[in-house]
Amino acid sequence: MKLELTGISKAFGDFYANDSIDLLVEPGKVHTLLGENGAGKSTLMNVLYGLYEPTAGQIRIDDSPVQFRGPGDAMAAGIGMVHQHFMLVPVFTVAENVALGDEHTKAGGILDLEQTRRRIREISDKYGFHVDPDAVVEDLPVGVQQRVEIIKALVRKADLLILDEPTAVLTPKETDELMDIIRQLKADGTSIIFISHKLREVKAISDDITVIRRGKVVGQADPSADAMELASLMVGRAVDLSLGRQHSDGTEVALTIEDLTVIDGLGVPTLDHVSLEVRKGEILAVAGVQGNGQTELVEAIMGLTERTTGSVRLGGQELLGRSTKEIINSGVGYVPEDRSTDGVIGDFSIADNLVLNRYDRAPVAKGGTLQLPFIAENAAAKIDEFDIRTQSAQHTASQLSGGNQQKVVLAREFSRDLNLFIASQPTRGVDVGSIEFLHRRILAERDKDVPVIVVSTELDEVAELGDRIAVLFHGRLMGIVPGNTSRDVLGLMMAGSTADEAFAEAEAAHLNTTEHDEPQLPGGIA
Ligand SMILES: Nc1ncnc2c1ncn2[C@@H]1O[C@H](COP(=O)(O)OP(=O)(O)OP(=O)(O)O)[C@@H](O)[C@H]1O
Repeated sequence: MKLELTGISKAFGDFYANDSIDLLVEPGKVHTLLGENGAGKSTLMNVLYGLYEPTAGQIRIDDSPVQFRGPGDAMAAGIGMVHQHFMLVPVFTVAENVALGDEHTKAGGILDLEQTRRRIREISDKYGFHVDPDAVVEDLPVGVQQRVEIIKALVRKADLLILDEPTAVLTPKETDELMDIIRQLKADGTSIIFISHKLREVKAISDDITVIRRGKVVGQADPSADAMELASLMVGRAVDLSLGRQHSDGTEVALTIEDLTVIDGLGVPTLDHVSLEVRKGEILAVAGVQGNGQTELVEAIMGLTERTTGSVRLGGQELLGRSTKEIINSGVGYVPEDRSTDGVIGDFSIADNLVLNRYDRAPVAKGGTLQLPFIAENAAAKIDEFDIRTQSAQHTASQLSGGNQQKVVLAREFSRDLNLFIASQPTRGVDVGSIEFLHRRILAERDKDVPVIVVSTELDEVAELGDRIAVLFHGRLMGIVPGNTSRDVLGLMMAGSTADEAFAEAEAAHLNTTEHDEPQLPGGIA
């Protein structure tokens, strides 16, 4: 499919999220949209997918003008979209999900699941998807759920696929597999619009790159351009990609975790007798492939897990058994993994979201009354400091772009004195300019002597921030190693070797055991 957008504008009130955008996607090419948080990428894709009516402009497919009144029209024209948050019904099977809403699979008004199963098998075999049509979606790993979304589009004969930050939730292995899938789709003539903040992937997979800033196209970039160049094109200024920081040994022990164990509903330990310490003024980075106990570790500390045993002592006080609210009130800042469900309340204003962690205390409330002037002043200051892209503090959090929601969470959590700061995937979906800023903020917290735990699936982030690095595998702690430990050693530990074994294996294979001192690019953008 040849897709041409000319002069596309989309206004919300008097704010233009897209301002006269031109875009040409050639058949069988991967066209990447690059732009900072809030630049207008998702808005443009929602226009293309018929979810928003454009304020102005034209869409042409194979040189003919088209108008979409809804996603049904876009799909009928051959456009498929894989959203950041999957649109699947978790308790349905793959075949049921794929058949839903697809007119072709109806026979006499009844869903023809047999035909759908056959189509899924054909597509799955063709692209090596390894998707079982009868598997229940909620039992599938994220990467496989994403393939179900791609199958859904292909069954509907999409020949242009929109992939909006498809790798944000994938493991490195799943990301590699997705890259292979994209290459195969492309070889088959499918056009792809790809959105990602990870410049490494963008460089590897793109044929063309269009850069958008504040709703406008600011230029085309060459995929062979170096990451620094792409980063500065995107944010409109030079990005200083290295923190140039010193590692810290911390001071006294602040957090002591002993034998922490979480048992899931099936009686299986998802966190298995983990013991560790975090000192004041150090960042403990927790590395591991997603699903190896990192979420449980953090949620157990925050009082969010059931069937939890062991001990979590902060400054000598036991946290286990206390409510999450009590834990937050004891000075723990928390950035949850899933910002849209656990980090912000979508229907609340940005201003209210910025005080959620202290809504019942001075200065936010006095004598049971919310102090509206304070809430407004606080919002103005945080929006400025964290460069949260919005037209008004009274807009709801759900009106913000994904990366800007994440900035709201961090701004809120940094707005009081902390005894412990815990962040899960703090820069997921965040653009490089903001990663630079957020990493500096986390480091500044450490330098105020706060103990910090950062959980990240991005090895670049772990290496960038960690004074020490803990690696979890199948819920067990494989060891804690110094912050300059090489990715080779970390990779071995993430696959189940203990620290000693990993160092020995790396040495025997003549691999590096420590990183060189060259600056690392944050957030996997090397
Ligand atoms: N429904 C809406 N009402 C008002 N403003 C909106 C609405 N949807 C998006 N916006 C604004 O439009 C701008 C563009 O948002 P969009 O989600 O397109 O950005 P993005 O480039 O996809 O960002 P990210 O990389 O963070 O996902 C943002 O400033 C956002 O706040």
